[in-house]
Amino acid sequence: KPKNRLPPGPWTLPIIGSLHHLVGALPHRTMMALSRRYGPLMLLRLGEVPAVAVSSAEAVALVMKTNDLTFSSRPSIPTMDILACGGKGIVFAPYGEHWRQMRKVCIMELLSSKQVKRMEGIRAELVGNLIRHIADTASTGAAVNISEKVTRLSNDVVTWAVFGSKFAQQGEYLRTLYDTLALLGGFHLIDFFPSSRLVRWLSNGEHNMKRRYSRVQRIIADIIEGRHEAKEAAGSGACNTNDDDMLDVLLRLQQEDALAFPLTTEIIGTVLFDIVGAATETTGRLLEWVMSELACHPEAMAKAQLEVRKVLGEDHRAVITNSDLAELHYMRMVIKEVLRLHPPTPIILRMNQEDCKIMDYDIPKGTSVYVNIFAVSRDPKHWENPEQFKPERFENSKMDYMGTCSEFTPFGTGRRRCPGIQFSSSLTELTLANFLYHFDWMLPDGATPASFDMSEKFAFTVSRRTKHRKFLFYSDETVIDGFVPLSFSGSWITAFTAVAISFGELNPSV
Ligand code: HEM
Repeated sequence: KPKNRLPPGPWTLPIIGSLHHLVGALPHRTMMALSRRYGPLMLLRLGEVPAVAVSSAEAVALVMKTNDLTFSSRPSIPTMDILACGGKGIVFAPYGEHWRQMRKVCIMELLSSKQVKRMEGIRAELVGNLIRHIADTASTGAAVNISEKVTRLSNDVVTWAVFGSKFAQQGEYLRTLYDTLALLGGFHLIDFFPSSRLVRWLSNGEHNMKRRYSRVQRIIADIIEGRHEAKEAAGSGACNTNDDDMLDVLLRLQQEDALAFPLTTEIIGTVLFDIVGAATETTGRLLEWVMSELACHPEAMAKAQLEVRKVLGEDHRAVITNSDLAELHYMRMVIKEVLRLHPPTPIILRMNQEDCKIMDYDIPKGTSVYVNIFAVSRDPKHWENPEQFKPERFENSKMDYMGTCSEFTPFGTGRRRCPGIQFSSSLTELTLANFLYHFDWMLPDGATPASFDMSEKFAFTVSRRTKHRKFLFYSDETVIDGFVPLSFSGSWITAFTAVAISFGELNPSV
């Protein structure tokens, strides 16, 4: 058999391979720097695990579109396999019949347009509570931690969609989920030496993950039991499928026995864990980055505010809803630009189920594929001044984030593209429109955009590293480009009020 022609890669050391290039650094940035030297397909040896990093739009198109089926599985990584729960969920499940069925349930039932629409009133209520809270805090002059607020908002919206309005175990569930995700984003030796009994014996990564994940599953099992009891107590006449949350939908499918396999409580728990995990962190991080970039770019902030205030007018009701947002083109460009510069999940994990040839290189079956969408959306070949925040680059451009353009895939593309795009963008747009409409956001006295620390922290998703940094968000009578500041007399909210905000440590507990 002729020898495989493997992609080039950085120099390796015995046993650890290329690990020394990546440990301790931000992997998406290190891989981007390395790929600029070694090419868009780069071979990495992560301990004993062969991996290929994909870092250009052309390579993304070949891997995730032309050869989508071949690369539509997820790699087997010991700590991640615990969350995959033998492939019972969706996010970490290998490609196959089970994944196909669960994906169909996700798209047709759990994250359908009907479900997103059902959530409209709930989103407006929770965003309204947040706006009221910021206004109240503003009136006392105290600080608002914007990172925590947007994370909590995202948690509340997602858990409401999944489990209904506040449930008793919400705090414990979210704490355990965040602990589990933090562990997933950490470095575990066993993930790089999966065949070594010694490493397995020495490493506590798997043990810790199992402990946390079984706690998550126990909490979900309790919730499900409680739901069964509540339904029995209410009797069958109380059914109203229009109000069904995602758990109700899955329990209905379980009862109908509608799938090709029995929908066990364990499967339901795994799928719901996947959805909450995939939804909360990502949407919260995106909102945090949007506010950070706008704080650094007052001209973009002013332009976005001007648009939302012009479109919605002065006498608009207190909480803006999704149906008011159709004309907010600049705001959407801001969101796109933030997704380009800060994709919440900068690396997408895939695995090829068959041997494959890409760009004349052989990719042997079972290779872990790291699609570095961060590097792709900062590639100077496709983006002018790629490091610059410039929402206007999307003006008159048809480019969206639905996966059609390989140079911009913050939600992935192909068979495994994110099924939560609509869910996420409706919350992001609604929150941002309300933030921009009701308040002026500025840096505190003395601080300049240049001194704002935008450094990153990688842990499953990418967040801002800086903790407990305070920013001012205060009243300003300035007329922005001919726009008369709004007067909210008689309303429960006062626009342009003095508020101190910070971007800081997250506390997902409720
Ligand atoms: C800013 C928000 C979000 C971003 C940037 C994001 C990004 C992603 C990415 C990059 C993937 C992998 C796609 C691939 O392999 O090609 C993914 C998968 C997934 N996302 Fe999202 N996501 C977001 C929000 C959500 C929300 C709100 C939900 C659910 C309510 C969700 C549910 C999922 C699920 C279930 C998968 C796994 C799909 C599969 O493996 O078949 N995501 N997401």
